Amino acid sequence: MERRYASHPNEVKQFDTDRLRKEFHIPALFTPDKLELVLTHEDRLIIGGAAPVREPITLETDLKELGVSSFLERRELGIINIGEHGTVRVDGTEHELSNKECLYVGMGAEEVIFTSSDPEHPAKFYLNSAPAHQTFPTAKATLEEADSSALGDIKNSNDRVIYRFIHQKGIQSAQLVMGMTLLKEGNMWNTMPAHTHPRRMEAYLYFDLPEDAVVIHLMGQPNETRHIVMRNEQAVISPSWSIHSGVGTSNYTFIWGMAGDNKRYDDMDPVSMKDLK
Ligand SMILES: O=C(O)C(=O)C[C@H](O)C(=O)CO
Ligand SMILES: [Zn+2]
Repeated sequence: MERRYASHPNEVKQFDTDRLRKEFHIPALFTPDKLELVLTHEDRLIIGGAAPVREPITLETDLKELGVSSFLERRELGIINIGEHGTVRVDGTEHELSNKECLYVGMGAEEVIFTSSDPEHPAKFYLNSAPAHQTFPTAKATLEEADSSALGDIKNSNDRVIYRFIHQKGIQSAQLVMGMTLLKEGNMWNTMPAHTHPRRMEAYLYFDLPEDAVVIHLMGQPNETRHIVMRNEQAVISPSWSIHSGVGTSNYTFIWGMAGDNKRYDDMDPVSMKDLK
C-alpha cells in the first residue's frame, strides 16, 4: 500500500507540477487482477481500486501499516463499481454490483473478495475506507435508491445530478460519506462555486471520460489555487483546507468520498467567486 502524508497549505503553495502530482494525484487504480491502495494521512482515508479479470481479488494489505489483524478490524469500506457487472463476497455472502451501484461494508467484516462476472467485460471496484469505531450493517444502494438532487444549469455549463449513497440520511456509516455526480452532456464544470470543509477531507475519482479528454482539477486555498490535469479513472486527494472543483474538455462522472468530523453532506463553507485567485 502506498502512503501519502498530510500537507500544510503554506508548504503546498511552493510545489511545482511534479510535486503537486506526487502528493495529490493518483494515476492508476485499476490494474487488471491487482489491488491498488493508497493510504493518505489526510483523515487516514484509503483510496483503492480492484479490477478482477481472470482471478478474484481479496481485500488485503501489509497489516503493520494499519496495526490490526484484519483490514476492516477498525475500518469501514465504501465500494462503487465503475465497470461492468461483478460480485463482492463479504464473509461468504455475495452482493451483486452493476455499473454505478454502491456497497457499504461495516467495520469487522473479515473477508471481502471482488470478482467480475465476465472477464471480457470486467468490473472495476473503486474503494474508499475510513477508520471506524462502531459497526454498521453492510448495505447496497442503486442510483434509483440514492438521495439525489439536480444542481446547476446549461448556461453555467454545470447541469448535473448529485447522488448520495453513504451519508447521514442514507446508508449509515461511522464517518465515511460517499456518492457520485453525473454531468449532463455539454456540461463541464463541477463544484463551482467552490467550497471547502475544514471538518472533512475529500477524494475525487473522475471517470466516464473519453480517452483523449482531461479534467483540469482545481485545488488549493481559495486565494492560492493550483491545478492538476486528470485523465479517465484517476483520483485526486483534497485536504480539508482545499477547494476541489474542475472543468473538463467533455462531460464526465465523478465519485466523491469524505472522512472527518461529521456526515452532513451540506456542511460546506462556500467560496465567493470574488475571493477566488
Ligand atoms: O458537483 C458537485 O458540486 C459535487 O459533487 C460536490 C461534491 O459532492 C462535494 O464536494 C461534497 O463536499
Ligand atoms: Zn466538498
